[in-house]
Amino acid sequence: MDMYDHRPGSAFDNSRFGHVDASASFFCTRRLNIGNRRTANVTSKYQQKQFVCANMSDKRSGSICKLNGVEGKAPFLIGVAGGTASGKSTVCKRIMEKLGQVDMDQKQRQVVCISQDSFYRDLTPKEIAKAEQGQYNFDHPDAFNETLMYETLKDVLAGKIVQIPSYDYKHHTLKKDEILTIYPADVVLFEGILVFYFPEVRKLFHMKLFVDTDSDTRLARRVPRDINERGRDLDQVLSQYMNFVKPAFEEFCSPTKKFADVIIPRGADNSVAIDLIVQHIRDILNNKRNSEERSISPPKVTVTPVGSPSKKVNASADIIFHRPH
Ligand SMILES: Nc1ncnc2c1ncn2[C@@H]1O[C@H](COP(=O)(O)OP(=O)(O)O)[C@@H](O)[C@H]1O
Ligand SMILES: Nc1ccn([C@@H]2O[C@H](COP(=O)(O)O)[C@@H](O)[C@H]2O)c(=O)n1
Repeated sequence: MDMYDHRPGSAFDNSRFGHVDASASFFCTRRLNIGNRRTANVTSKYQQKQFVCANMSDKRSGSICKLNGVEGKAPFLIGVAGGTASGKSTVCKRIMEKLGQVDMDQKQRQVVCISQDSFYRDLTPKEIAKAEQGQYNFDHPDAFNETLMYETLKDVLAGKIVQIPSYDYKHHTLKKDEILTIYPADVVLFEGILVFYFPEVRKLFHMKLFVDTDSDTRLARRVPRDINERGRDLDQVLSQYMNFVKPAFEEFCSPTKKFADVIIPRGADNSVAIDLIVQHIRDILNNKRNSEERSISPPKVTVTPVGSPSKKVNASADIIFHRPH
């Protein structure tokens, strides 16, 4: 039985990478450390139109999946939604800090974070020109490549290494020369304004958090952030906010709060909520570890033949199952 009830993996849509120079194709082999406990040789392939290292088996047994014949773990996937500048990234950072994951090599991490912004669609030159004038709606669901998002998360759940571009807010493009490699981890956080909007994506999460910060605070944080970090001027930030960000929040993001398992008022300021979530994650990881250890050394099981219930076939068995009549 699948511990987290995932569906089997499927084909990968790479349409967003259609214009990557074919010379970017290469193969690499690296040693992969899975959850600090197992090490496997993984041959990864990254080429035009492809940024998932797909050279691994997708077959899974319980929460265990096979990586080139070596068993790896399916992660616990947590969705973190909330309005712009609500503190999603900061909450994820706090969770990672409290789980001791920040000052750690990427490959060793048991908890990793992926941003939904890496799944913005590529824009045409005309759309980029609109974006530069604050006239493109980045807060509408159509701005995202839903298929790619879904397939990438499926790969993450299948224990595969995935490679995703980081996002360049200054130029409204994906940084295809700055690819983030996400190694298999025990916990994967996926944060973004619309992570609960797409039903198929939403179903993949084991736990859903919604960071609920009031809109005045969010705007007060977004303005300096966009000016200082995202290369915008005040007029641009305010007109984009009034024309697109605020209406889209009300229409598409805010209604997804109802899907959350946990709502975090005040975001990263809410250390009580964050501590509870961290403790819950620890409990889940401990249970998962215990059940994996049990599955690695299964108890001896003996079937007592029907009609001879008193006859012990194996005297050293720890558990005896009786066949149903
Ligand atoms: N609790 C907080 N107190 C003060 N500033 C915060 C707090 N949480 C986030 N910020 C700041 O607000 C901005 C947006 O936060 P961030 O976590 O990036 O939000 P999101 O990921 O939801 O867009 C950042 O500049 C961040 O440093
Ligand atoms: N080129 C872009 C892409 C996105 N945005 C805005 O980013 C917001 C989502 O990121 P948060 O960290 O704030 O959650 C979203 O509201 C978009 O408007 C942008 O301005 N430019």
